[in-house]
Amino acid sequence: MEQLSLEPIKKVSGSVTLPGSKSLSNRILLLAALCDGVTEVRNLLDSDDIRHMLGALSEMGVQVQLNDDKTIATVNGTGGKLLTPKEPLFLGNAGTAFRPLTAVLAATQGKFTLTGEPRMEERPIGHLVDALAALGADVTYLKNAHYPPLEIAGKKIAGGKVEIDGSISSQFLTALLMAAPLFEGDSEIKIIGELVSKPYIDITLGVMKHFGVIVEHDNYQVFYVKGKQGYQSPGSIMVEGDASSASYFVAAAAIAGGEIEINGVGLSSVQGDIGFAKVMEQVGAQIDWFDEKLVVRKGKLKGVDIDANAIPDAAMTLATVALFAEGKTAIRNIYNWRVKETDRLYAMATELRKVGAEVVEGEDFIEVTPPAEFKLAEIDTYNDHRIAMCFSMVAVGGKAVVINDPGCTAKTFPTYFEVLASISEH
Ligand SMILES: O=C(O)C1=C[C@@H](OP(=O)(O)O)[C@@H](O)[C@H](O)C1
Ligand SMILES: C=C(OP(=O)(O)O)C(=O)O
Repeated sequence: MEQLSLEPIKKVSGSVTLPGSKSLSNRILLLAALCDGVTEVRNLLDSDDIRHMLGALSEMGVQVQLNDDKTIATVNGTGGKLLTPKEPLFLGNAGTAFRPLTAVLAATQGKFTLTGEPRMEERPIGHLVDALAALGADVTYLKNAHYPPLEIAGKKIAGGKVEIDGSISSQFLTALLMAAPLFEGDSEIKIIGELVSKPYIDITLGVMKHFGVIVEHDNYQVFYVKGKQGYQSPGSIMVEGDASSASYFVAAAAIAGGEIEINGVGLSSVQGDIGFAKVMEQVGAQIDWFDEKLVVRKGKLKGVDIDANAIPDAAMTLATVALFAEGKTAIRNIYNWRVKETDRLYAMATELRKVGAEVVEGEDFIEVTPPAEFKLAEIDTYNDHRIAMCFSMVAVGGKAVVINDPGCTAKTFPTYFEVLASISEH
């Protein structure tokens, strides 16, 4: 196994330009493939999750040209006509590929098998499949009920009234919303259970709007989508920087200072994870806000007690910021950390304890009190990009740390450790 030894960092300063947002990249690629006409996608993320979406689209006959550094894609829309792939579609551990493709392919003529990495087979999809089945879709579990892999016999879906459970993942609603314009008739989608990760629904509605589809809703409880609407190409579309990836640099500047300029997200961001910067202001970071840029400086950091349901990905970064904040930090209402790349509540608690922190792992929360004394630790990363990136904060805080399997950042941020090195002074 590869290991990365990070030496204590004294100061971080300079400027970083964020890679494109994962959530936006995969939504945009899918709708660009479904619409009529050609779409140029700029600042596309080049990472494993996006490669899986691109690979699947290509297997289904969608023509996509990428520029040399794979950040500009020219997508030839198919008007919704996809080919039956010769091989199963392998989607790695990319929730933003697996869930939306499940719903869209259920409403597309053809036969499709969707598979992924072993962990994907442990990530639930039952709430989405239940809703699709209630609409008459033909989706079969190939191994365990409620989990991938899936076989889909795509067919015409009439639409109508349907309920979907929103309490485990917002990606199920996102998937259904993106598929609904392809149905024969209008849909009325009612949420049951408390909808989690709500800001991701705004990302979905925003991208659908760019592609010509307006969704009405009653306070995120009932969504109304007209059927038989083709998506329309916006011609050209720019992917804003990844707000979850921004969290590591916001945190690094807040912990270590100098000053970091983070380009690609700011006041105008459509991503909920920009809210992490607001949380960091509460923690004590000094932040100047611009439309598409943040400038962050060190502050005196103190623990906070927050409900992080709206920012599940960026909130992981707070768990390692907590190592350098005064007092206890509590991150609440994050049950679904347990069903992501790994059981993130267990994994974060285990690895934080290795560096000496005092941790309470609740069913849906984590409390972190900084170490009385830091211990040199080898951090296991559980094939979870965010654990690898979060624990680089230990070095940012001036303590050496070893990151096991640092290459797992390839899921969303292949160059993360190089970018961190470029702003670090030892
Ligand atoms: O829709 C999206 O782009 C995402 C939604 C969130 O998942 P959940 O809705 O499962 O919390 C988030 O954790 C994931 O990284 C991306
Ligand atoms: C939960 C994540 O990914 P996915 O899109 O696979 O759900 C993540 O990136 O933190």
